[in-house]
Amino acid sequence: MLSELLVVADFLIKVVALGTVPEDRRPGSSSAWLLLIFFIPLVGLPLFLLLGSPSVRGRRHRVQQQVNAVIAERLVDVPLLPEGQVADTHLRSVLGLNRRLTSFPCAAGENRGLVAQDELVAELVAQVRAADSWVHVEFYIAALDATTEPFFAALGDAVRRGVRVRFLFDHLGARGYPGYHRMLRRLDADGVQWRRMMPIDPLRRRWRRPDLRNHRKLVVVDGRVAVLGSQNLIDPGYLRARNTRRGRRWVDLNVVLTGPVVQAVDAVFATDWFIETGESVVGIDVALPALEAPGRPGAGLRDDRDGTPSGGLYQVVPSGPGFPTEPNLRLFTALIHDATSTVSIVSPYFVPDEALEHAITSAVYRGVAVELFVSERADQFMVHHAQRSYYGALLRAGVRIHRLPAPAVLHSKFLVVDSRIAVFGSSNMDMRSFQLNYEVSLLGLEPSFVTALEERAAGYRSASLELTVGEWARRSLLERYLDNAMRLTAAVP
Ligand SMILES: O=P(O)(O)OC[C@H](O)CO
Repeated sequence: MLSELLVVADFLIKVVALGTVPEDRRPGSSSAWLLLIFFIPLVGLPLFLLLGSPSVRGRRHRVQQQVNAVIAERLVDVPLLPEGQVADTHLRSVLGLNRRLTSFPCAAGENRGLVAQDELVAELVAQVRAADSWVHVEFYIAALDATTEPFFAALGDAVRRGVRVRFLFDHLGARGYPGYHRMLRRLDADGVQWRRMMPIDPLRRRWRRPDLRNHRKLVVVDGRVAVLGSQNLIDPGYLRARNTRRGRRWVDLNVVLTGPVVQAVDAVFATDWFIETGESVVGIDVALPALEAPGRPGAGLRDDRDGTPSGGLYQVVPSGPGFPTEPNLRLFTALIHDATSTVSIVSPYFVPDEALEHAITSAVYRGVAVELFVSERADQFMVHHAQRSYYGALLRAGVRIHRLPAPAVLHSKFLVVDSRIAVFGSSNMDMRSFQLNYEVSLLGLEPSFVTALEERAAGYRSASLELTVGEWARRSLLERYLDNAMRLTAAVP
């Protein structure tokens, strides 16, 4: 009797799964979930119930929608471009895309320089020492270690001279690293206001899909200067003995910005602070007026000044589970489709969806020179193999793949198109960054910013080894098997 019941239950689960799992889900993702549920239902079904939804629900969803609505309403009359700026039709359509999906306008700003992994802490210390009123810090991974100690010391000093310091870090992102509790005690002792982002605490009914994470990395001081990029607040070896043994160090890149765009970066922090604390939308009220002015009432998205923009122009593009339209993925895809001469992609984790892969290969077929920079060996086994499974198709199309030799781990994340538009920030080009991670991307049109990124790409190129079709064809059967198998896991979100 029991076995008959199990057979009926198994049949019903599969029939129901077949007609429900694919709803609003990519076919690849649906197939991966259905395979898991059909072949190992005892594992697949609970996993699907736990991890099946890439969106946030409940309070987080409501608050994000409210904040999005506040920003949209407050900025409705702000023109697509700041006063005195113009853009061609293609560029306007991309800026409009970002604006419609995130409500964030294009703002003036100045690139004050790129900062690599070994320079970040000193840069942050200098900015915090200059703070008058407040410092906002937000990192996916934050750790108190010998490298980051001076930054924590500067935060403590700032609090003691009356500066208000707010500090956000991702709960699961940070808690696995040595010294986690020591960091919390230090923040408390120094009077820093801190919160975990996306906390998981079943005993306090804080529970959701555990791999939805806040992956942003940014610091804003007094609304005057913002620093954002790819780097976590941790030693470039990530405090792992195995990394030290192998000499593994992460290669990162961050940008220092001033001007009105800083307010947009702060609005991202303010949203996250509000979502985590329920405290009034501190920075949004502070930030929005600076973005609102100077505006032309009624301009909004109906802005059609034609030409080539001059000077510093930036647009902050938040994305993540609170933005189900995947603004970062659409931005990457749109820019690559519009490319006419060159595309440089730097992404430590590169697992594109079908649309992005087609945009990249179509660009090559249109005659665009496309290059991809990755690590020879990514630090995460599954992503390492999943991303390799795309290399064959990319190489056959004519994409040039440059691999930074191990033990370096290339962790910078940016895209440069036609030497005139860049996207820079925390977002990888993988399904996690498109669907599961809160990210902040910065579209930059300032010539000095774009050129500086191209120079960094040139540095990576000269330090990398280019992968050839012949070399790729000679990889072992085991590697090929692992690459193909791990490609399936990438489809799961
Ligand atoms: O997720 P990311 O891009 O911040 O990188 C994390 C590190 O690679 C540690 O695994």
